[in-house]
This record gives sequence, C-alpha cells and structure tokens, in this order.
Amino acid sequence: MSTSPQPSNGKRAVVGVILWRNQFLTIRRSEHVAAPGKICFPGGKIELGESEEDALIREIQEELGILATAGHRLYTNVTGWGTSVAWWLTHIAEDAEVQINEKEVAHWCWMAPATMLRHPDLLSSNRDFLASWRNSVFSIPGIAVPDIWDDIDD
Ligand SMILES: Nc1nc2c([nH]c(=O)n2[C@H]2C[C@H](O)[C@@H](COP(=O)(O)OP(=O)(O)OP(=O)(O)O)O2)c(=O)[nH]1
Repeated sequence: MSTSPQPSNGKRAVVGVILWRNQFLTIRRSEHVAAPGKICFPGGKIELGESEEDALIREIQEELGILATAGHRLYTNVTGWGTSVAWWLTHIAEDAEVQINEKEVAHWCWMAPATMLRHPDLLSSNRDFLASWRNSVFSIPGIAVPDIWDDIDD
C-alpha cells in the first residue's frame, strides 16, 4: 500500500469512517482535548511503531468502547496544522453498544453527509475529506455521493 503524505509537524493520525444507513458515525470532541467541541469521526494519533489499522482499532476502543475492524484506506491528506491523516473505512457490529469515554468524547450520533458538511462545528480537515468525496476523488463502498448537498460551496 502507498504511504501517507509526510506530515509537516511530524504527527500522523488515523480516522474511522463508519457507515450505517447512509450516515456516518460522528463524535463531538470533549472539552478536555485539542479542538474541543468540534464534530469529527472517531480516531486519533498513531503511536510510534504502530500500524494505521492497529491505531484505528485502539482509538475506537478507547473513545467508543467497541471493537472495530479496519476495512481499507479511503483517502489521505495533511491538515492545515500539518498532521498527516489516513481516513479508513471501518466496520463495527450491527448490535455494537457504544459507551463513550467522556474524557475524550462529549457525544456521538449518526449524521448524514450533507448535515456533516454544513455543520458549523465541523473540524476543518473533515470539510476537505467530504468535499473530495463529493468531487469523486475517491469513493466509499456502501454509500453513493448524495445528489443534494443544499448547494454548499466547497
Ligand atoms: N479524531 C479525529 N481526528 C481528526 C479527524 N480529522 C482530522 O484531521 N483529525 C486530526 C486531528 C488531530 O490532528 C489528529 C488526531 O488527534 P486527536 O486529538 O483525536 O488524537 P488523540 O486522541 O490521539 O490525542 P492525544 O490524546 O494524543 O492528544 O487527527 C477526525 O475526523 N477525527
């Protein structure tokens, strides 16, 4: 597999894109972490020597208390603050019971793509991910790019 783009700040992160009925599992970050209160996917930084898949599964377990499995990498980008992010299609059991870790996550919910894209609290790098998907830079198995985005500029 190709490598992710180089971070300019030395940091790498992985993000889990979890789907259910054309919606994404989103979290609101807690007040105790970086980017407090922002809406994003579950995920976090990759530790030294850790694979993207292992970091993904560890972070989802830490944040949501559920066992996830890594699908495949959908996209990579570098955030405005220099972190290299790998965006992974991720699977959880249909009957998985989410138990958030309140130190890291304030709230979670299923969110439609257009709602996420226009959310005023969306983490800025996620706008790039959603806009790139919308522009067919990559596809996400199991969900078609919606026709209607309420004329959001990207
Ligand atoms: N969790 C998450 N991080 C994202 C997303 N999009 C995005 O650019 N990032 C970036 C933000 C951060 O630079 C990095 C992950 O940071 P984090 O603060 O969630 O990681 P962490 O839990 O390991 O944090 P820490 O305890 O080590 O400080 O990835 C996203 O959708 N979810």
